[in-house]
Amino acid sequence: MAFATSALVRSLSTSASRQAAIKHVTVIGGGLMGTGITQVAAQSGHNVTMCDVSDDIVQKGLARIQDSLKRVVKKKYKDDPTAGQKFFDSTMENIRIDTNVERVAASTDLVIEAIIENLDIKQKLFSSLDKVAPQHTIFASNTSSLPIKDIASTCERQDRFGGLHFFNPVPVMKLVEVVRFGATSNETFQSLTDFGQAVGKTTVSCKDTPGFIVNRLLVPYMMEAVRMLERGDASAKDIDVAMKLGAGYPMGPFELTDYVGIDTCKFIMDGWHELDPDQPLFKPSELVNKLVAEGKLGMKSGEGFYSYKK
Ligand SMILES: CCCCCCCCCCCCCC(=O)CC(=O)SCCNC(=O)CCNC(=O)[C@H](O)C(C)(C)COP(=O)(O)OP(=O)(O)OC[C@H]1O[C@@H](n2cnc3c(N)ncnc32)[C@H](O)[C@@H]1OP(=O)(O)O
Ligand SMILES: NC(=O)C1=CN([C@@H]2O[C@H](COP(=O)(O)OP(=O)(O)OC[C@H]3O[C@@H](n4cnc5c(N)ncnc54)[C@H](O)[C@@H]3O)[C@@H](O)[C@H]2O)C=CC1
Repeated sequence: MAFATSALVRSLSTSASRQAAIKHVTVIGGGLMGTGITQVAAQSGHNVTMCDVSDDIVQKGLARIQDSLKRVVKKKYKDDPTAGQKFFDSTMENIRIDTNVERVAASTDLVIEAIIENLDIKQKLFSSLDKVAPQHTIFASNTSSLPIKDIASTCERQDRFGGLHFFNPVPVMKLVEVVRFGATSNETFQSLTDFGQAVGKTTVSCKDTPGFIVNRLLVPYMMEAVRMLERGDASAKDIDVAMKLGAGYPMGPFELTDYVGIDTCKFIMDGWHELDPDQPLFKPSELVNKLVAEGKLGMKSGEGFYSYKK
């Protein structure tokens, strides 16, 4: 009994110390994903600082969070607007914005990186943060397609590095993939899993394998869709309608590409082509390249495969 009690106390205090460990979260990137991750972390009581490269971007990100949070409140508190307002205010009070990532990371428990899908830029960012962040701070990347091992390669803290892959729109999508590579410690993996669950998501674990679970299956499907369009087999609209009504997907592949961001999709496609240059499915798509060159990045720019201009 004495053993059982002390084991229980030890297990409670271990889990309490793990929870206590992640109080302050730094989210780097105030775009589509960074804003969503900031929101769900703040909603679940974490203090969050969202960083990006300019004041204008973080301000716009904050406005996006407010819009999304209003939708959450409307749904969750439809019968109790007073409690809804309280939830809204307390969530927003948990959020800070900044443009100096090094200063913010110098006193944080968890860094979640959600910047553009470019290995060099992610490596440079983590390399500089590794020098200023406290010993205990865990680093995580929200990359869609890059190996966590490669992103972590410029850091000393290999054991405190992992992947936390959220899905878009973060406040709605219920999954987080927790990714560990060879050096990720059990404690780090557990802390990341606990954090994913603390923000209200179902977690799945995955090794550091290309595309993790979801994108390993989703990316080839999306690429096959653009090949169909390029061959002239069917229109974007008809492919989208077919996949929604015939396969029960909430969005067709072109709607989803516009929603994700065509620039992000191009980064993913180019990266996979580099990894496997002989695979015809991953060859660069002239259509995708043309849209990106024209600044047609999907919903976020007002036009992509479809137009969103009012
Ligand atoms: C073809 C070219 C190929 C090029 C190469 C391809 C490369 C591969 C790219 C792969 C990209 C991978 C990216 C990644 O790493 C992983 C991802 O995130 S993949 C994306 C996953 N997401 C989806 O699949 C989304 C699918 N869509 C949906 O689930 C719905 O359409 C959506 C929820 C977005 C909207 O639903 P809809 O019914 O259409 O609209 P409503 O506006 O009514 O919303 C429904 C419901 O949800 C609430 N809500 C929606 N958005 C938000 C938000 N941002 N914040 C808060 N709440 C939101 C809304 O209020 C509604 O609530 P109700 O209670 O139902 O009213
Ligand atoms: N868009 C999507 O559906 C999903 C994207 N992801 C991944 O999340 C990451 C971010 O994607 P999005 O939010 O869609 O991109 P986004 O383009 O909306 O936002 C990226 C933000 O990063 C900022 N940024 C770039 N370099 C920076 C730096 N050095 N320091 C600070 N901020 C910097 C940009 O200013 C921009 O605001 C990518 O790795 C992407 O692959 C993961 C899941 C889904």
